[in-house]
Amino acid sequence: MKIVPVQDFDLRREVDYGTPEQNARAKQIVSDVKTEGDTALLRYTRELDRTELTADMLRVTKSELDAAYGQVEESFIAAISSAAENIRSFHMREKRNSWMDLQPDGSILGQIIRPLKRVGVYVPGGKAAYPSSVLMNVIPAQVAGVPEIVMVTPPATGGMDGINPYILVAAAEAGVHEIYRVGGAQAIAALAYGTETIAPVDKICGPGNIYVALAKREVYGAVDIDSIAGPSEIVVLADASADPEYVAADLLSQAEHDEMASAILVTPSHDLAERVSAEVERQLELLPRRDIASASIQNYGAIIVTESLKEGISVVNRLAPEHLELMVADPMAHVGLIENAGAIFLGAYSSEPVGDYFAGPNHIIPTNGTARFSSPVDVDDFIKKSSMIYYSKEALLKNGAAIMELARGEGLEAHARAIEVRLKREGKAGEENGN
Ligand SMILES: NC(=O)c1ccc[n+]([C@@H]2O[C@H](COP(=O)([O-])OP(=O)(O)OC[C@H]3O[C@@H](n4cnc5c(N)ncnc54)[C@H](O)[C@@H]3O)[C@@H](O)[C@H]2O)c1
Ligand SMILES: N[C@H](CO)Cc1c[nH]c[nH+]1
Ligand SMILES: [Zn+2]
Repeated sequence: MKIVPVQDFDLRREVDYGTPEQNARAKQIVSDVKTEGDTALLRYTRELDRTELTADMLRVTKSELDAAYGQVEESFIAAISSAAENIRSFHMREKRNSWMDLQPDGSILGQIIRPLKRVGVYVPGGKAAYPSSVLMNVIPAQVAGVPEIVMVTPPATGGMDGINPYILVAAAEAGVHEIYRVGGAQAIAALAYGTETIAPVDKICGPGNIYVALAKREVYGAVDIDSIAGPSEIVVLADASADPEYVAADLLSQAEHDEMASAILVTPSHDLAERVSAEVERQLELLPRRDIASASIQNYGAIIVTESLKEGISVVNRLAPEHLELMVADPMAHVGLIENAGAIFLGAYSSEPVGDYFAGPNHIIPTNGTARFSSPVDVDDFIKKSSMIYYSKEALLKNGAAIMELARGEGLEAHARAIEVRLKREGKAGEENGN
């Protein structure tokens, strides 16, 4: 793994959303599905997922869901239900309630919170299948009270007729019944614009590869999206107290996701840098997915050596990583200095996969520097808010003049008159206007 002094590392601030070719490809797929519906959806599924489907095969049937249980171990079902319990209890803490505030003049101001009606969740399934992403998408939506949750996942990853049984069991355990075997940019377009088979949704959530991320960006506006949660990232900020074997293992845990995943160590310790570099090479050899992991380490991996831990923290804040591990002697003393990171893992035992699968916080987290301005998926992603204003007569009489003043200041006479007509009726317009 390459070791670079901090001054030689490119810490640009711009967010890099794929190559021009990848952008053009995602745009084309989205546009074709928007205009051609199922025809384009099936064509791209054939071409990209090497799966020949007809429209009536797109939706996963109840008997396929039931049969998936026969293909997974009891221990997997037990593990997924424990994880679901932790994820649910974490997300219950995020739930908001509508509120109303009664003012002394009899007015009532408030906010009405409602769940979105129909949301689409993307579960990745290209290079690996992600049953854990089923839970991370679906549980917050359920906690928010979303009545229609529709799931899409590509058919490429082996198992039952091309749908991975672990994903199906996770979906069944989570209580999702509307599932389509489509993935990539074509699935995102189908959810956004609808096809003959798939009804459009209000919002699309979920992680995916660069094509999924770019397609979500493309359809944003027609529907809402959670964030750009693209290829995984990890930054480990470590001092000389860190264990190189742990650091290397955690870097590789994210590198194995994707050739475009990134794994970076930031450290002021030259000795740790050398030892982690050697350890990464050693552990890489033992990984079943070493082709993917070594491409990721080669292209997007680095060990950045800083002058001090303080400088390391400023590098982390520039990178704004999806996941940050603080492997320093006193992590709690440093956590308050981290301004930009999607999820922060503190200390030697908070290995990143603890968060990927089990602890409870969401693993769908902004990537590519976007943690600077966006957040992990949570219950707020699945609600909308309406402001509520009940103004009493007393309040309007008291504040009418000020409202008219502001309206006339903007040159909007009709706005002012909408107030004035009421004040006049109450015999207050002249007084309030000072006429
Ligand atoms: N940030 C997060 O929160 C988070 C969480 C989990 C996973 N991830 C990331 O999700 C990604 C999963 O990727 P994946 O590929 O395994 O599954 P995926 O489901 O995201 O993508 C597979 C689909 O990509 C499309 N595709 C593949 N090559 C293409 C090409 N050349 N042109 C157009 N479309 C193409 C195909 O339609 C295929 O179905 C990884 O990058 C992983 O790091 C991120
Ligand atoms: N690390 C991924 C988020 O970037 C989430 C995940 C799912 N399964 C394993 N890992
Ligand atoms: Zn992971």
